[in-house]
Order: sequence, then C-alpha cells, then structure tokens
Amino acid sequence: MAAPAIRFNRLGQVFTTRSGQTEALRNVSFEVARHEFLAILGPSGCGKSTLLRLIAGLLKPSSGEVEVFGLPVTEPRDDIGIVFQKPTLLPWATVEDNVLFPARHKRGRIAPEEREEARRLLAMVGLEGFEKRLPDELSGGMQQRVGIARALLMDPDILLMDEPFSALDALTREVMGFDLLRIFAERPKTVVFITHSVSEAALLADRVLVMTGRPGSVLTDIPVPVGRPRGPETAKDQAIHELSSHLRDLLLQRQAA
Ligand SMILES: Nc1ncnc2c1ncn2[C@@H]1O[C@H](COP(=O)(O)OP(=O)(O)OP(=O)(O)O)[C@@H](O)[C@H]1O
Repeated sequence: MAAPAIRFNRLGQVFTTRSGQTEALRNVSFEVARHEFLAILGPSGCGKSTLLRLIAGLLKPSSGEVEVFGLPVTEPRDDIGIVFQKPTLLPWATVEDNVLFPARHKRGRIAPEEREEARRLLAMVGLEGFEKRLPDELSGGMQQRVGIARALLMDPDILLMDEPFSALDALTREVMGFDLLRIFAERPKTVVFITHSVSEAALLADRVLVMTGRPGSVLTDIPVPVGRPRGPETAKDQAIHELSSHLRDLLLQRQAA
C-alpha cells in the first residue's frame, strides 16, 4: 500500500524560551491520505500552526515522527505550498510577479512557461485582467487569491492552509471556499486546512480533526458524510448542519472543561 501523504506518529513538541518551557503538542498521531482534504479545529494555542510548520519542515520535532510520503521531514520542501492568514504580497511587485516570486527566488529567473502558468492560475482564481495591477489596488479577498495562485505555482502535492479566509467577510469567505474546491477538482491536492469555523470545516473537508487545548492532542477525527462535488447547495445539507452542531458542542465542552 502507498504511504500516506502525511503521517504524525506520537509527535511531541516542546518550546524552550527564556521564560521557560511550553509543551505545545503531546502524543499526536494521525495520517492524511494523498488528495484528502483534512480540516483541523481546536482552541487557540492548541498547536495547529505548529503542526503545519512541522509538516513544512520549518520546525524539528522534539519527539516522535513526522513523515511526508513515507520519509521523515528533515528540511523545508519544495513540494509543499503554504497559504497564510494574510497573503504577505510584495507591495511593489505586480500581481503576476508576486505569483512568480517563489520560482524566481528558487532559480533566479522565470521561464516563459512559468509566466504562462502564472497567468493560467490567476485566471483560475478569478483574477484574469489583474495581472499587472499592484496588490494595493486589490480587495482583501483578491489578495488572498493571489496568495493561493502563488502557492499553486510549483504544483505542490501538499497544500497547507493556515486560516486562509479568516480576514474575509462571511460571504466572500463562502465563495472562496467553493472556489477552492473547484480548483482542487481540477488539480487534486492533499490539503491540511486550519480554521476556527466549524461550518467551513464541515463544508470543505473530507475529514475533520478536533484537537484538545494545550498541550494539543487529537480529541477526535470525524469523516464528513457528504460526497463531492460540493457547492452552495451543500451548505443546506442536513448532514452538514448536524456535523457542524456536533463540532460546535465538542469545542464548547472543551472550552468549559
Ligand atoms: N517558536 C515558538 N517559541 C515558543 N513558543 C511557541 C513557539 N511557537 C508556538 N509556541 C507556543 O506553542 C503553542 C501553540 O502555538 P500555535 O501557534 O501552534 O497554536 P494555534 O493552535 O495555531 O493557535 P491560534 O489558533 O491562536 O492561531 C502556544 O502556546 C504558543 O505560544
């Protein structure tokens, strides 16, 4: 059987700072299959972003293992794209050049095919005609789309998304979520998506991992009982409502505990 795209095995993470030690994660084990969409929910400070940094190779595990496609993660990898809460675009570079930035950074120059690919990706995220604009001329949602196109440029197998839509208004957020699903239907990806929204997790993901408070560990791992494709109609699905309300109860119980 092929190795899962991502595997955590008894992972523990302790940070040592001048003010002492923080145990961020304890005994975390879970897997993500190739092309699966996993959403992670959990209280603030439970180690969600730390999990993404471990997968991306930006952090070394204190104990236990993190594997990507069957191999331990030892350094930052090119085949992993990351989308952050804020897109952190270069203000002086055009939209197109922002998308091309990782390729330019890696190889020092841009091939004509890469420029074409950047334009294709910008069209895919709904930004055709905005290629030569500067980031300041775009709305927050449009800037976040540029960040998504940039993360997709190298065609990564794995896409890590850290609360990518949290700065957007509710309607834009929902539209962006379904746009994302359309993009993944065209270009399948393994996705780990952090969110604080139970309904967003239920609507977008194949599975939802709920974490305990710090030190974070896996409280429960729930499959979403709704097929694909999904769209605005899915938001009205009874199974999505039931799952969202179950997830909300779980998180509220943890907060009260
Ligand atoms: N580099 C670091 N040095 C010291 N402590 C850290 C470091 N990175 C994270 N932590 C601590 O580890 C814990 C988990 O942080 P993390 O950012 O992963 O949580 P989170 O679940 O993503 O939080 P939020 O939902 O608020 O974004 C927190 O207590 C944080 O203070």
